[in-house]
Amino acid sequence: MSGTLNLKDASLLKTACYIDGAWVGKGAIDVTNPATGEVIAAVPSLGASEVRSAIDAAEKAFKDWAARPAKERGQILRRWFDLMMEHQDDLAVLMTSEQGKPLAESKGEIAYAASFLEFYGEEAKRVHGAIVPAPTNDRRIVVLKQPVGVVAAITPWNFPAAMITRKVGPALAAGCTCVVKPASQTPLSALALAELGERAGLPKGVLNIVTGKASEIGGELTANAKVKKLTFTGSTEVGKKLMEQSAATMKKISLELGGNAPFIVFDDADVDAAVEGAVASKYRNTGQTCICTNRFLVQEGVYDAFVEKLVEKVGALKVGNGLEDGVNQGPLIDTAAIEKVEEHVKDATSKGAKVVAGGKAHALGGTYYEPTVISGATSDMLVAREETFGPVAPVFRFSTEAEAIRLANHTPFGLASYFYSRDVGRCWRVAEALESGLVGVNAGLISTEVAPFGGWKESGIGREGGQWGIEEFLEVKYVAMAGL
Ligand SMILES: NC(=O)C1=CN([C@@H]2O[C@H](COP(=O)(O)OP(=O)(O)OC[C@H]3O[C@@H](n4cnc5c(N)ncnc54)[C@H](OP(=O)(O)O)[C@@H]3O)[C@@H](O)[C@H]2O)C=CC1
Ligand SMILES: O=C(O)CCCC(=O)O
Repeated sequence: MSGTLNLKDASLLKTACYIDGAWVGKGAIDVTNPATGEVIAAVPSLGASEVRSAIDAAEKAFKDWAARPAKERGQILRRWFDLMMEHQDDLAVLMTSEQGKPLAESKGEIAYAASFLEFYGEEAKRVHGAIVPAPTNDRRIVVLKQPVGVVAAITPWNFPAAMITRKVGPALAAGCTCVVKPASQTPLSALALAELGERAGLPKGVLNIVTGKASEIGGELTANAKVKKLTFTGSTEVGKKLMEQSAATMKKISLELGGNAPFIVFDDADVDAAVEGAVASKYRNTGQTCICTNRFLVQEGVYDAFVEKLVEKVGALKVGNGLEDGVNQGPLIDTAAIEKVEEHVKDATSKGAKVVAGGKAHALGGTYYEPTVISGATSDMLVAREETFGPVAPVFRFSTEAEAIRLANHTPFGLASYFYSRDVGRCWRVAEALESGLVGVNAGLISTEVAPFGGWKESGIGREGGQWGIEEFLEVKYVAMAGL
């Protein structure tokens, strides 16, 4: 298989699961390249009992791992970061082959994913407690921070590496151990990460990767009382279900769910800069990220200019197999994804919107879809309410700042928002008025390992990244030292 993928280090193509430091199970679930439809590998379909053994291994490894000095845990994470960067090219080929994103984006994601290991390797040393002034002189109030224990992580296919390291990096840095269930469509990146983690010196049981039927694995991970924390990125529907399932054992939870990101362009914006930000925010990963713009809200004075310039830029995007040179947009992940995109475009045009770029399946066939722009979008359309998760840019028109804010916030979701304006007063006002966890002001790409990432409203609970990300894996303990 690695022959087909032409990896420099063939041992990065792993097709077994990783439990307690051993590679277990045989190929049962096909992994398909969405660019070609070709099966590139098969991974095991583990059941509840194997997941239980992974949880047991993580629990057994927890005591020693948590007891290691933070500096030592940090050094292992740092070595893991170095190995990821050393193998960036191979990891990117694996990712593009199972996920479809252009190779340059995959390389970017590997560097982004590795940055969480680097950052949290350093942050491990900064898990500070506190000594609080006590109300009487005979005692001291001490606040300790300790790892929560075994962590279950369930991750999606759109960022096959970064969604794992963004969880596992801080969890391991804090002293927790992990059982990870990657998406069935993109398990190869996860398994390659485990191989590199082992080479970096992770002791057995500290990191475990299981693949198989989602409901069965998810059922065990949420029901098992040994798991103290669940961290999930994926659809809102599954996130809510996992939250419900985790209630019985009162697990700590972090959920990073769907969004419906608005991108507002005010009359005073630099329209060229806005168009550049729009393309980056909308068409990255073929529109399949939870922070991709879902709705462009453009003020009437620059509406026509924005649409015209956007159409021109979008027309220059090259669609194709992500492994080929110069490709900007790969295929969608699967047929269900392209069907959703088609439904949204059909619904919008049936309600009066006009397709001004793309608007149909791409001539390459399969799950390729043309980069699309729709003008005249209105709030009764599906594109206004639902996450399209595809390369479609619906452009809505508004007249006042108050109307833009109302439209932007008119959604149960609150993950990312973007806006372009050159008025500093407006920049502060609007940034503060938007109901979302992330706001890009004159910027369409804002993800970084040092900042908090997470949603308001139904977009989720908790934060990943920066100093906030590690808190999710720590318990706070108040120790009253009395009789002094
Ligand atoms: N917020 C985000 O970043 C993402 C949002 N989405 C949104 O969700 C839509 C559907 O995408 P989809 O991939 O189906 O997202 P899901 O939420 O279904 O998948 C995300 C992860 O959850 C797992 N999963 C699915 N069902 C269960 C379950 N019952 N118990 C435990 N784990 C489960 C999946 O496993 P398996 O792969 O084995 O099914 C995968 O590992 C997309 O079109 C998009 O709108 C999707 C991905 C990421
Ligand atoms: O789509 C997601 O689930 C993750 C967002 C990617 C990013 O961190 O930019």
